[in-house]
Amino acid sequence: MIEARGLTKRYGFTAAVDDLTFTLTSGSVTGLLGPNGAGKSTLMRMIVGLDVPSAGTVTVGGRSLRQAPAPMREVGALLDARAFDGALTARAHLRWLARAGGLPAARVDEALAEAGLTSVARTRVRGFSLGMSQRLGIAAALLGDPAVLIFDEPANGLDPEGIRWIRVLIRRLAGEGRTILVSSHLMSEVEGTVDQVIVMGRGRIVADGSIRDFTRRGSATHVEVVSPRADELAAHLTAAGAQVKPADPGGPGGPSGTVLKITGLTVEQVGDLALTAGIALHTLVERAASLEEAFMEITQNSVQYRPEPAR
Ligand SMILES: Nc1ncnc2c1ncn2[C@@H]1O[C@H](COP(=O)(O)OP(=O)(O)OP(=O)(O)O)[C@@H](O)[C@H]1O
Repeated sequence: MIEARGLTKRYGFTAAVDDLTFTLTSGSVTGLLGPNGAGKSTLMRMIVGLDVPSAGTVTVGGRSLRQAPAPMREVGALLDARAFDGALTARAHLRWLARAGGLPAARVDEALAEAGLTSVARTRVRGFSLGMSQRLGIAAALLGDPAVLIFDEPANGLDPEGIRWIRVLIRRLAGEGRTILVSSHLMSEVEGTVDQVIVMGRGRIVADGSIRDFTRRGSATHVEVVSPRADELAAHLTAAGAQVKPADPGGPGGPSGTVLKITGLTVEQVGDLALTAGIALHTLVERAASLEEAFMEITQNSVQYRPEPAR
C-alpha cells in the first residue's frame, strides 16, 4: 500500500508536486498520467525515497522508505532504465545490486528469468537495446520480491511484443497482491492494464478514478446520428436542450447524409424524439470518448509547455 498525505516538492518557486493526497491499495494497478513536466517522476522519486518531500508524507506499507532497513524488499522501481555500468554483464549488474541491497544472490537468476533475460545474462549491458535495458531495469525492480512496484514509462523502447509482455507481467504481479504504480504520457498505453488512473497536471491531481468513470467524465462522449433531414432534426434536438454540431462524416468509407454529434441527450431520447418528429434516422449510435480524448480534454489546461504556433 502507498499512502501520500499533503505530499509536496518545491524547486525554487515551482511546486513540482503540489499537496497530493491519495491511497493505492494492494493488488491494484494505478496508471499515473500527465503531460511532460506534470510531476510524475518527482512523485515516484519521493515514493521510493530518492527525493525528500518539502512538505507532507508518503509511506509504503505504513512507513517512510527512508527509514526502511532493506528498501529493495519494500519497493522495486524502474526509474531510469540506463542507470548502469555498461562494462558489467546483466548478471553482474544484478549481483552487485543484490549485494548492495542485502538480498540473496539466488534472486539474481530468478529475476533474470522473470524479465526474460536468461539467454543474455552473460552479455555486457552496453550492447543492450533500449528494450533489453528496460527489461534489465524491471529485473532489478523485482530483485527484492517487493510488495510495491513503481514503473516509470516501462513501455518506453519496447516493441509491440515487449509491450504485450510488460502488460501481462504487470497484471500477474498485481494478481499476486502487489501494489503497482505505472506512469505514461499515453492513456492508450495503460488502457487495459490499469484498474484506475491518477492524472497529474502542474503538480496536482487533475482527475482520478476508474478508467470507466474517467471516460464518462469527458464531454467527448456523445450520440451520433445520420439523417437525410438533419437540419430539421437538429432544430428539434436543440429545442429539447441538446447541443448539436455537424460532424465529419469520416471520409470516403463514412456514412452518406449529414452526421450530427449530439451532447446533452441520451441515445434513447434522441431516437424517441426523431420518431415523434417523423424523421428517419440512418444511423443512431452512442460514441464513448476514447480515453485519449478524455485525457487530452482533462489535461489541456495543465500543459506546461506548448509548441509555438506555426507562423
Ligand atoms: N531537480 C530539479 N530541479 C529543478 N526543477 C525540477 C527538478 N526536477 C523536476 N523539476 C521540475 O519539476 C516539474 C515536474 O517535473 P517531473 O520530471 O517530475 O515531471 P514529469 O511529469 O515526470 O515529466 P516527464 O513526463 O517529462 O518526465 C518540472 O517543472 C521540472 O522542470
